[in-house]
Amino acid sequence: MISYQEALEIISQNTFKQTVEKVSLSEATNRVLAEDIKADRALPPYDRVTMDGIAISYSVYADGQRQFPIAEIIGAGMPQKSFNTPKQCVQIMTGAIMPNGLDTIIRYEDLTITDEVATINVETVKEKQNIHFKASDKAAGDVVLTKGTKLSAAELIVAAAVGCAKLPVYKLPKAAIITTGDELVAINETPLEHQVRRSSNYGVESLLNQWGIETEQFHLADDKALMLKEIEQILKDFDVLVMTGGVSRGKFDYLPEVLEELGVTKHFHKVKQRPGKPFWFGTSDAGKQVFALPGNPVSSFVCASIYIRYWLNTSLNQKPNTTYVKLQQDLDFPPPLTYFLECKLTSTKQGELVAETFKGNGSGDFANLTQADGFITLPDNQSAFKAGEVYPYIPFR
Ligand SMILES: Nc1nc2c(c(=O)[nH]1)N[C@H]1C(S)=C(S)[C@@H](COP(=O)(O)OP(=O)(O)OC[C@H]3O[C@@H](n4cnc5c(N)ncnc54)[C@H](O)[C@@H]3O)O[C@H]1N2
Ligand code: MOO
Ligand SMILES: [Mg+2]
Repeated sequence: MISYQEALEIISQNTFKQTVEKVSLSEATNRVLAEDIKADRALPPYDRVTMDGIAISYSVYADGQRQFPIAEIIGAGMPQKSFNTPKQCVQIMTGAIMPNGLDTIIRYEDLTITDEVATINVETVKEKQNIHFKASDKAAGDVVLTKGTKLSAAELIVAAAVGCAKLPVYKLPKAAIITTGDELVAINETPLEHQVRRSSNYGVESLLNQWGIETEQFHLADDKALMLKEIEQILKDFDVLVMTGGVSRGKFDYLPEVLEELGVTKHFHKVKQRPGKPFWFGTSDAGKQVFALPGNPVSSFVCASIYIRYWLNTSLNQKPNTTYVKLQQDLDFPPPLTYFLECKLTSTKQGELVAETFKGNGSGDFANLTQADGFITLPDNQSAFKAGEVYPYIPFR
C-alpha cells in the first residue's frame, strides 16, 4: 500500500494532455491562460484626467495667477484639444484626455466659478497633479497576462481592456461519473428498506463542476458483464472517468478486475489513508485517467476533493498554495494512515486559522460533512495530535 505523498506523486506523473481552445471572456473565469497576452496600446492609452475640475498651466499658477477665465468644457470621449492661451483654463471631466498646452488639474472642491471665471481657493496645487499618465501602468506591447495564469476577475478586466474578446485557455476534460451498486436508486425514487438513494456522486459532480469540468452521470448495476460493456463505451466517449464504489474487498466489488480487463493500467490500488483507503487509480491505453473512488460517501468526497483537484492542477501546471491551520483540540489517531478529518476554520484576531474538527460516525456519515468546510491532514507517522499544532488543510467549499 502506498502513502498519500506517493499517491500524489503518481497522479502528477499521469496528467491529461494540454490542448488549447478559445473561450469568450464571460466563460473564462477560473480557466488557465494558454498564451501570453500583450497590451495592444498603452495603459492608460493617453494622459487621463482623474478629477472633475479645471485644467490649467502650472507655470501661470506658480507666477501667482489664481483667477482663470474658462475657455471651454471638455468631457471624456472628446478628442484631444490644444490651447495656446495659458492664462485661461478649461473645465474638464474625469476620464478626458489631457489637452495640449495645459498640465495640471484642480478639482471643483478647490475652486469657485463665477461669471465664467474659476478662482482657485487653495495653495496646495502641485504641478501635473490629478493626471494618470499615458503608459505609466503598462507600455504598448508589454505582456499584461502571462501564460499559465488562472484567470480571475482581475485578469478579465485587463483582457477586456486590451481587446481580447476571446481568450486562449487550456481545454478541460469531460468527465463521466459512474456509480455502481445494486442497493442504489435514483434520487426521485422511494427506496425500499434495503436500498439507498445515490447521493455521493452529486457531491463529486458538484466539485468537478466548480472546477469547470463538465460531467455526465451513469449508473451501473453490480454485474460484471454489463460493467465491461458499458465502461468500454464510456471510456471511448469521455476524457476522464470518476467512479464511486465497487473497489474494496466485497464479492460484488468488480471494478478493479473490470478496469484491468478493459486495458486500464493500474497505477495503484489502496492508499494508506482514512477515509478513502481502497482508492484505485489507472490510465487507459488511450491515455485517459480513471479514478475509482471508494464507495463510502465521505471517502469518495475526500478522494475527489484531494486527488482529482490535484490531478487537474498538476495537469494545468497550477501550484496550489497550501493552507496551514492550527488544530483546536487534542486528538488521537493510532493507525499508520494519513487521516483526513472534517473540520471548520475560524480566523482569530491574532491572524491564525484554527480548525475545529468533527469526527462523526466514519466514512458513511455524509451528514457530518455539512458542518465542515474542509479536511485537516494529519500525517501517518504520528498518533497523538495536540491542540495548537499546525497541519495542512484542504478546502472543499
Ligand atoms: N473487508 C474489507 N471491507 C472493506 C474494506 C476493507 O479494507 N476490507 N474497506 C472499507 C472501506 S475503507 C471502504 S471506503 C469501503 C469501500 O467500498 P467500495 O468502494 O467497494 O464501495 P461499495 O461497497 O460499493 O459501497 C460502500 C458503501 O458506500 C455506499 N455508496 C456507494 N456508492 C454510493 C453513492 N453513489 N451514493 C451513496 N452511497 C453510496 C454503499 O451503499 C455502501 O454503503 O469498503 C469498506 N469495506
Ligand atoms: O476509507 Mo473507507 O473510506 O475508511 O470508509
Ligand atoms: Mg464494497
